[in-house]
Amino acid sequence: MSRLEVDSLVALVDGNEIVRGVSLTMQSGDKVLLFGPNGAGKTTLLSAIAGLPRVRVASGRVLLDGEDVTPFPAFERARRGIALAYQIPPELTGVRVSRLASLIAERYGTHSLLQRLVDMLEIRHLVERDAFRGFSGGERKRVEVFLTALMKPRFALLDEPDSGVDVDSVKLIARAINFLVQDLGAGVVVVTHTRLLAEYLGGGATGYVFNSGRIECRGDTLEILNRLEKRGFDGACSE
Ligand SMILES: Nc1ncnc2c1ncn2[C@@H]1O[C@H](COP(=O)(O)OP(=O)(O)OP(=O)(O)O)[C@@H](O)[C@H]1O
Repeated sequence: MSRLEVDSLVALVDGNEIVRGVSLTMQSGDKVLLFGPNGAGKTTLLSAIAGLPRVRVASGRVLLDGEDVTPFPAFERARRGIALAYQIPPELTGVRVSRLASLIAERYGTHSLLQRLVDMLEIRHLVERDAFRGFSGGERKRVEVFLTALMKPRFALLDEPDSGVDVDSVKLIARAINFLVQDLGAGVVVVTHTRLLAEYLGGGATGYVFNSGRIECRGDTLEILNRLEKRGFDGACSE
């Protein structure tokens, strides 16, 4: 059983305080859904947890199984099991998806998962293409979730894996996320703006409302979504 603790995290981008004191704790098998308005700082929070260099942690810590990983760069955190799937993955000309997948499978010892994930996400037709080059929005997301799952992370941070994705593909992505949690024992943090993915991810997920750099409340995901849809973000946390 692994544990990820975010302790009073304050994070800056270009000197601007975007994440303003966030604490959350989760374990293997936990599903956390993060809801928040555009510009709230969700991507910045995930980037700070993953250790991306564009975000500077001003105070607070990220602990993985009790070890303070805040001083470690992103690749070191990834090696230890914190994987981030980008909101908009970069195009890699000349690098095929299959090549990236082999490198990841080699490093993380996950060759046995490769074909299963390709089938699960229905991306057979994409693996011999340059990674993300000319991919549609939905194809991008499926391949990004594929590469993230192939790292067999202890904690996967998924930034809007359903954005711009058609309903059938949301189902495939949800299936892969549920596989990550149930079969691989990962904890997942999923940023989303929509109900469909939350429903496919099923019960047992905890919803967080994140606004202006802070967690405002948490609770049963579907109850939070009901309040959000009725009252918007300003009323989502009042009873
Ligand atoms: N270099 C920068 N200088 C100033 N502000 C920045 C900089 N980079 C990002 N921001 C701001 O930080 C805020 C948080 O951005 P972030 O991408 O984390 O939000 P988000 O909650 O993920 O939004 P969305 O739902 O639209 O993806 C935004 O208001 C953004 O404009």
